[in-house]
Amino acid sequence: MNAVSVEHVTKVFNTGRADEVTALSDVDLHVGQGEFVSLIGPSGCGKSTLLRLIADLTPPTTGTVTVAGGSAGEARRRQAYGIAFQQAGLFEWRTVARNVELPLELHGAGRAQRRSRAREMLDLVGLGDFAGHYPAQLSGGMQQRVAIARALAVSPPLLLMDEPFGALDEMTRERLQGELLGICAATRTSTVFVTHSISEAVFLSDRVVVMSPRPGRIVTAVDVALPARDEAARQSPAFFAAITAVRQALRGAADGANATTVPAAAS
Ligand SMILES: Nc1ncnc2c1ncn2[C@@H]1O[C@H](COP(=O)(O)OP(=O)(O)OP(=O)(O)O)[C@@H](O)[C@H]1O
Repeated sequence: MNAVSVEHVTKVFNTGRADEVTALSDVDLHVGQGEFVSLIGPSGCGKSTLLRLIADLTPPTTGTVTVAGGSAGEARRRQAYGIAFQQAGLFEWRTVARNVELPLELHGAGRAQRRSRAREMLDLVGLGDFAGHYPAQLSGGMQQRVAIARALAVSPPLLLMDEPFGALDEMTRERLQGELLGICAATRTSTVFVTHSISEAVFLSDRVVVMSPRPGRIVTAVDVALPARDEAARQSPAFFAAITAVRQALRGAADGANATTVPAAAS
């Protein structure tokens, strides 16, 4: 059973109005259990929309979205996934720790368990000393790390992440990339990850899915086979080869020539 199956999905906003926008056109995406898939493509090509469809935050116009064998709505109600989006989306009136505890509360975890898990997750993202602070007292990047801690708190089988590291400095970003991979590998979490960074997509992913300019279509998928995901991997020939493949696919998509020159991967 796939973690995510998106089949023949089209998404049109503002149907029938002057400002009608076709954000996605006939998109198919399958994410296997434990697979890490990145979505990459030009601004406005529908990456966030695709993630929001999987999260059941917006319905498809046509086509179907299946998450863990059920509908996207069922998965949302069961909290079968964790989300970390571009905007941290923290509750301003809750402390950092109580923000991280929120999904645990919704899962019915007891107070002591919530506290220790929140502490563990905040240590992981380097914010152990800020548990009692309020979001407004943190920088944008720190708020984003709280959102990541919150997304990971219940060890969800599926993670949906929309540029979660975009606001972070390069060193923090690389450290959290490593942490995220470690968590995903240890827990066999499946991940759909949106990024604008080719190198980030390649370092993190089993597969990088390249989308065309709007209306977003999946142009191709580049399989990334790195021997390991460590610092040495960032210097390896396989890493640079995958970066080149993704870059060429993006260029081809932008030129509108890609659909015929780069075959779409089967998945
Ligand atoms: N709620 C909405 N109502 C109307 N149009 C929308 C809505 N959400 C997204 N769109 C449009 O759908 C298209 C795709 O937007 P989306 O945010 O998914 O792109 P993206 O690839 O994530 O962009 P970026 O890389 O800039 O974040 C854009 O043209 C956008 O204006």
